[in-house]
Amino acid sequence: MSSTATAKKQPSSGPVLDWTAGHGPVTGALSATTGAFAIATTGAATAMPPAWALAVGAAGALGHTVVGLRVRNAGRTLATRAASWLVGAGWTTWAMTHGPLTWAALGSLATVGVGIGAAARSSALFEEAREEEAIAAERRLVAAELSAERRAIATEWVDRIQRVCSLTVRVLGVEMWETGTGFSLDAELPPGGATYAKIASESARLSADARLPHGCNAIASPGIHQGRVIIDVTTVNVLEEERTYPTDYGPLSVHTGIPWGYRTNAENILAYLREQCALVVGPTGSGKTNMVHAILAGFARAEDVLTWVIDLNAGSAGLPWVLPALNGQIQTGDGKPVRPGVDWLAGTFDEAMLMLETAVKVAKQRKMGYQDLLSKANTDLLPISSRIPQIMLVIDEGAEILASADRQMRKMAEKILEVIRIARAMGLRTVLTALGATGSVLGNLMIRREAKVRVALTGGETEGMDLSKMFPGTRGLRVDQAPYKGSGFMGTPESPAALFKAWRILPNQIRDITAATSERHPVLDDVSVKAAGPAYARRWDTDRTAWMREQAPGNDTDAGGYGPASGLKLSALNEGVGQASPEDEMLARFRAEIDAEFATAPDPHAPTEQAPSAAPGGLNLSALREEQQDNSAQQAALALLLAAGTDGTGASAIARALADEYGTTRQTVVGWLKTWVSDGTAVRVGEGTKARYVHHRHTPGPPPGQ
Ligand SMILES: Nc1ncnc2c1ncn2[C@@H]1O[C@H](COP(=O)(O)OP(=O)(O)OP(=O)(O)O)[C@@H](O)[C@H]1O
Repeated sequence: MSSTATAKKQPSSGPVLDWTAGHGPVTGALSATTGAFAIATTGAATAMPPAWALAVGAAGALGHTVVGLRVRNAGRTLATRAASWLVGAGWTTWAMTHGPLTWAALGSLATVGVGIGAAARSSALFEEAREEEAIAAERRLVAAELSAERRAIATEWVDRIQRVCSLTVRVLGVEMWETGTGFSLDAELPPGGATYAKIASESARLSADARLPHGCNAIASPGIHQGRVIIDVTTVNVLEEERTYPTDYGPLSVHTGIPWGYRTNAENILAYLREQCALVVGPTGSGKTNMVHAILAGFARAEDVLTWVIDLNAGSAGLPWVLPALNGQIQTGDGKPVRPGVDWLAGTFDEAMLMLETAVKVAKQRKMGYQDLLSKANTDLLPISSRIPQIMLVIDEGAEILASADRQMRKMAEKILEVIRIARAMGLRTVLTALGATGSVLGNLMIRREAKVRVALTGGETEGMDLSKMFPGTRGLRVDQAPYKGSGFMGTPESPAALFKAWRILPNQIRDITAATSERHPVLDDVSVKAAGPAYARRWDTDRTAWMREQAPGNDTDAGGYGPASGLKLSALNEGVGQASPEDEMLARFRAEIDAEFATAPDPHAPTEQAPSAAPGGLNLSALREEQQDNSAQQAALALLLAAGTDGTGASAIARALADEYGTTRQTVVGWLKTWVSDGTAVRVGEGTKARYVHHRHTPGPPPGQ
């Protein structure tokens, strides 16, 4: 109803003549002939003067020609279209005079239609060919200019190599880098046994002769066969500038490589770690910590990697990936709690040993548990995926652990080497960092064989930087080529050692990546979870993460920039227990008391020498290990107290609820309740058998003593 009304209201605008409307040869001809036929029949019926048809045809021809000129149609196309209009108009005029409904009129109209179609088709083909030719001509022009530039470069470098190396090479190709930061020459060496090495050894002189800017160089490497050489020439120094970690935090995979930084040609360099371990050497101040963060960022982005970090230097490498999540400072888009950016962080000797022992157990269990899968896939290499993730163990200053003479450290070193030795096929690999490329690290056969992804961050440091040991067989690498923080050399089995730089990554990016990747992290496969047991399942328990609180910002740490520590939100990780930070704080206080007691007592598990990791004032986890069971029961009791709301609950009810799982007695619960009343966590209501305990959150007003 309303649409009819609207249609009625619209003023009649008559036939719309769209001169730009597109037509193919068939639709064009059809449109022309049916249009002409319609005009002729209506014209004849209404006794329209035939000259009108001619006038319309002339206007049509003119209209199409004007539009055609505007869109730069070929003259031939313009002529075809104008002729179509005029022929159509001629026929219409004739048919209106002689009657359109005669065999002669209809036959000639059909002929006109076919004619217009054929002409349109031929003009369309011509138009297409003309366009293609124009594009090709443009390309030829660009190519000619480019090849003129390439020819000039080739001639210049043939002369230069002759001058500096006394070799007459023939340049077969010049490839300009897409990044615009240099080019590569592919050249044939002269007959007589010249090798690429002769040019490689003159890299510095060639760079000087070419007047390359500082930080740029000409590096020769083997060509397609021994008589050919590739010379990469950088003309823009990308190592000098600071580039931040790319903000595309899209998913990655261990199979397709993890970007660790960029080359002098500004291209990403990828680390392929499915089978390889890695060694990152960087003296203090070279940008090693930053590089570790860039590495952790890549692992966090991967859909098939779980990262376990050992950092005995108070966990500073891993903390920025854990604290913002545990402190509840970041959230996913839909407000869910964020999983830490690393899957396990060990900052103490005991926790690190636990992690390494777990890694060995997981590797062994995977070997047995996945026999079927391996035989079905006809491989001895466990198919890593998001369902069976690779475990990347990042051990900061791990190389120093390997080189240590300390008895405890030697124990740990053995475990690290065991993981490296047994776990390649089962998807556990390590990234070790080192302050220096010491002989004792690189002298280790296992490291030499398994850790072929290597990074030497120089940052201008020359001390302890033996590049020939880090990258044996590679010539022409000099520390002074990479004087910038975060820059150095990187070599992998896929990409020979050469200059590179790590991206600068700032704490806010770490937080962003942690949030962006939270739901992407895989979970440990069942086979591994079973092998890992409680050591893994309880890795975020309050007592095991208490040391992190000690290191939290606000307690004067270098983890820097993460806001005030507001208590770890471990409840997000211990799903089901449902505790919030006040409880955690209380538990920490409780454990601090135990620690104060135990720290003075001889610890049967304690190292003979204090491990460098043991943070002063940190919890004595060895002593606490035996309390683990009690602590879990106590957490559960607290959860029950909280759940009881304003009604509160009693010691007997709590003990009954815990008896099956923990075997907790009423007497123990009474002890806890007393402590909680005295520290303000709970309030006692009523007397005697009516006595109940209410969590302070459910009592009106502030808790006593506050
Ligand atoms: N990739 C990089 N690009 C630019 N600047 C960087 C880069 N990496 C590090 N830096 C600069 O170098 C400084 C030191 O970096 P970082 O803390 O990572 O070094 P480090 O080798 O771990 O030193 P330390 O052992 O003293 O902590 C940073 O504060 C930053 O200013």
